[in-house]
Amino acid sequence: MIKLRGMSSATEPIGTPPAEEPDIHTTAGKLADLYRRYDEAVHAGSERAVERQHSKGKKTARERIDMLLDPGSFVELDELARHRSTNFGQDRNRPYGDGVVTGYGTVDGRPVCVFSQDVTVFGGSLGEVYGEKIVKVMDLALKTGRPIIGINEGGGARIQEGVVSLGLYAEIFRRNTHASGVVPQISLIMGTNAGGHVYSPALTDFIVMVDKTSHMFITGPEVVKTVTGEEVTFEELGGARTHNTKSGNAHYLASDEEDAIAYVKDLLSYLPSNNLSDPPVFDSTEPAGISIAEGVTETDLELNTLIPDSPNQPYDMHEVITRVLDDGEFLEVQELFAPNVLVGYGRVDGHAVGVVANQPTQFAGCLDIDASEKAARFVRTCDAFNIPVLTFVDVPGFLPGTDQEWNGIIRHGAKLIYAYAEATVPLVTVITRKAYGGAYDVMGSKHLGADINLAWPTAQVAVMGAQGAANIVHRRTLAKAAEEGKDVEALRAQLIQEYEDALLNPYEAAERGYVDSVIVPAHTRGHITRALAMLRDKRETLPPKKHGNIPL
Ligand SMILES: CCCC(=O)SCCNC(=O)CCNC(=O)[C@H](O)C(C)(C)COP(=O)(O)OP(=O)(O)OC[C@H]1O[C@@H](n2cnc3c(N)ncnc32)[C@H](O)[C@@H]1OP(=O)(O)O
Repeated sequence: MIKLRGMSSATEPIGTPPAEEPDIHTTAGKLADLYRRYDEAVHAGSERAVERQHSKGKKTARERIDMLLDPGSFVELDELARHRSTNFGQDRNRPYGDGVVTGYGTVDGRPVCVFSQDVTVFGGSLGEVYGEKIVKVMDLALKTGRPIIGINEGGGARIQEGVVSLGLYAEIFRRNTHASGVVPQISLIMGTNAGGHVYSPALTDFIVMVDKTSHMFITGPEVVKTVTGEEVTFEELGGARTHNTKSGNAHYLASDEEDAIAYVKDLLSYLPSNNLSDPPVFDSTEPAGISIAEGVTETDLELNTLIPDSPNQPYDMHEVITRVLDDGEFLEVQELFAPNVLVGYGRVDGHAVGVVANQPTQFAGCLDIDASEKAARFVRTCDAFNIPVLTFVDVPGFLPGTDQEWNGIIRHGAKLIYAYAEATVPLVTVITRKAYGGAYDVMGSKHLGADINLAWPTAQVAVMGAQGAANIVHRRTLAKAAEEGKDVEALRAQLIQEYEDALLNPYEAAERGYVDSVIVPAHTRGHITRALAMLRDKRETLPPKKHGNIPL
């Protein structure tokens, strides 16, 4: 049986091209000619180039589309498009598709648009027609409200096509920007990407890279050596690990291409198709008709003993997060970057939520520049796509020091304030332990607009910790005691204890309604489930304006 083109996989040619040259003047000949063209388009890269790709543990552009989309759902666009360039004898080599495969299909039954760059054709470099194809599929995604997934591999602007390539890149960047916050944009970085191939992904919501086989840089190691004299490998300069741990450009480090695709599919399951729709809802996990206390499970009860008696002893915030999310499933985003703050997606009672949490095991949970940017960006992504934000707080403050100050912690920390203050999605915050100083304000406080704020009895909502506070407030008393030869350390310990007893608790905040309730830790899941259900129809708008001016 002959398949209809556009209703199959990306790798399968349609029908068999004729063995002999068809008579183009007959209907059968015209059809045979079409099959031949399809076949050429599917095999645009040479066999040698495809083998080279496979030998490096990488898939081809079409194989990647097949891995991503539901079987049989891919519909290709512009597969017979060809470049028009005549520079450097290019008119003698005009492969169909021009080095990029574009189209639409479904992931888990939900429509998406996709493009996949083919490094076996002109090194995946972007020329005029290639750029036009991406622009067209992006416009389609924007018009129809579908996520756009870009699979990237190539050497940037096609050198032979000059300024036309640069122009098309800018057209793509403009569309990335216009689509931002309208449809989810996800970039898979497969193989080496240079020049313009990295700016477009940088404008998208998520970047997924593959360990050892994917790279991103503005200019490769050779140019770096020429300009700066630095000797650096591909991997060190722009490998997946570098971008996941150092630069923070990437959001997931995949072990291989299959893992990268699986992560993207997971990610899509938490996201709506566009800003006017809601994320998919899964089956409810909450038994109806019982109270919070009646619904407590064995794992919930473990939260009652999680917080150590010593305020300086860490605990893993994942223990809290996974006990609250459905089936304990937490899809972490940027797991390897700024690990002092955790961000990621999960579900509560079948509905998607974004989680932001301080991590006491890293820098005692302090906020620094990287953590502030990571969390701010995540809150804004959730807000753009109607995903409620659930915040867990255990933060002793912002990380002090010249490194942080000189690199702009004031400006970067302000991004997180901005993100929470402008968010209009439901915001639920739970303070498990420390909520000190400015960091209390920043981490989803009531004052910035959170809807429901809960605290555990172990919460310490105060300007600072006991040691620092006692030393400042009682400086004179301590100095006098020293002059008088008294036991200063015993006095200090007493003053610290007094401060702790008076202010290091959740009740000062509860008296003022800054926290809505002080709850039993084991009841956290029940409270969050009810709060989010209550907030499901929340509607809030900000004053009309062209756009805000987030401190960048
Ligand atoms: C706003 C846009 C701004 C820009 O994009 S300007 C930046 C322009 N691009 C660049 O500077 C990157 C140039 N390319 C490279 O440095 C390297 O090819 C790259 C990406 C590190 C990959 O290295 P390798 O994996 O060793 O591959 P390779 O060098 O052997 O290249 C494979 C085939 O692809 C071709 N190619 C790579 N980049 C190209 C380009 N930009 N325009 C036209 N052709 C390009 C290259 O000539 C080679 O072709 P062939 O197989 O020898 O026929």
